[in-house]
Amino acid sequence: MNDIAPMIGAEPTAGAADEAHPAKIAIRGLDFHYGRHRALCDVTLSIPAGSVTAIIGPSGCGKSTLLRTINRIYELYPDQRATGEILIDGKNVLDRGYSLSELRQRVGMVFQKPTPFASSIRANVGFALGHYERLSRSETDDRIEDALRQAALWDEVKDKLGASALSLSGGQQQRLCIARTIAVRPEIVLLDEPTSALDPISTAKIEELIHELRQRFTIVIVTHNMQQAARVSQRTAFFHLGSLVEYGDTTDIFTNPKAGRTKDYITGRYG
Ligand SMILES: Nc1ncnc2c1ncn2[C@@H]1O[C@H](COP(=O)(O)OP(=O)(O)OP(=O)(O)O)[C@@H](O)[C@H]1O
Repeated sequence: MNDIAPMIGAEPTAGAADEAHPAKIAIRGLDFHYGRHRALCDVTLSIPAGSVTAIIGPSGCGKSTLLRTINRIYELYPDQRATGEILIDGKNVLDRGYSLSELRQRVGMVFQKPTPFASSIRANVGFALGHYERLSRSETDDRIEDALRQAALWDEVKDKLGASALSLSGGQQQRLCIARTIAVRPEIVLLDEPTSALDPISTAKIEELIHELRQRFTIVIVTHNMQQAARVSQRTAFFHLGSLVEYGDTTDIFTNPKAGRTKDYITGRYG
C-alpha cells in the first residue's frame, strides 16, 4: 500500500501501464525516423493483453508507423530506424538479437486492402504454417479449418477450398487474410484500417469478428473511423504529430477526453 500512496493524486503518464491493465506490449521512449523525418516522438504506451486497443488520430500522425514498428517491417528499408524499446512479455523486440522469425510468428498483421495471394483459399491459409511448424496433411487441414472458422469464413468457403482466393468478395478476402494471420497462432494481431476498403455489411462482420478474437489475441487496430474505435476497442490511444496525446479506457476517451486536442479531434474539429 505504501508503494502506491505517493501516486494518489499524481497525473499518470499518458501511456503508462496500470494494475488493471498489465502490459502485453510495453512501448517505452519510442522514436521513429524516415530518413531525417521524425514520425514518432518519445512514445510510451502499455497495451494490455486479451483486449482491443484502438490507435486514432489525424492523417500523418504516425498510426501506421507505430504498427510497422511493432513487427519491425521497417527494417526492410535502410533509411528507416526506430530507437527506444518495444517489450513483448518483457523482451525488447527491437533488439537486433531478437529473432525476426519468432516476432513474425508472435505478431500477425492485416493491412488496409485485402492482400490474398493468387492461389487457392486453402493455400492462402496454409502457406505460413509450413514455415513455423511440421504438420501432417491432416493436421494442416484441421488448422486451416480452425482458422477459417475463427475468421467466420468457413461456412462460405468449405465447399470450394481449392478455388482461387481472388474469386472471393473484398470482405471475404479480408476475412481470409485474417484467417491466414491467425492460422500460425500469433499472440498479437495488428490491424491497419482493416475495413476502410469494405462495404458496411462486410465492415460489420469484421467488427463482430474482432470482438470474438479478442478472447484469444491481443489486438491493436488503427482506424480513421471513430465510431468503429468506440465499438470495437476497450482502450484508445490518440496520437497527434507523432506524439501520444492521450490514452485510456475507450469510454473515457470518447465521453470525457482530458486533452483539448483529443476533444477537438473526436468532435470533428480537425482530422
Ligand atoms: N515511407 C515514408 N517515407 C517518408 N516519410 C513517411 C513515409 N511513410 C510515412 N511517412 C511520414 O511519416 C508520418 C507518419 O505517417 P503514417 O503513415 O504513420 O501516418 P498515419 O497516421 O498512419 O496516416 P494515415 O492516417 O494518413 O494513414 C507522416 O508525416 C508521413 O508523411
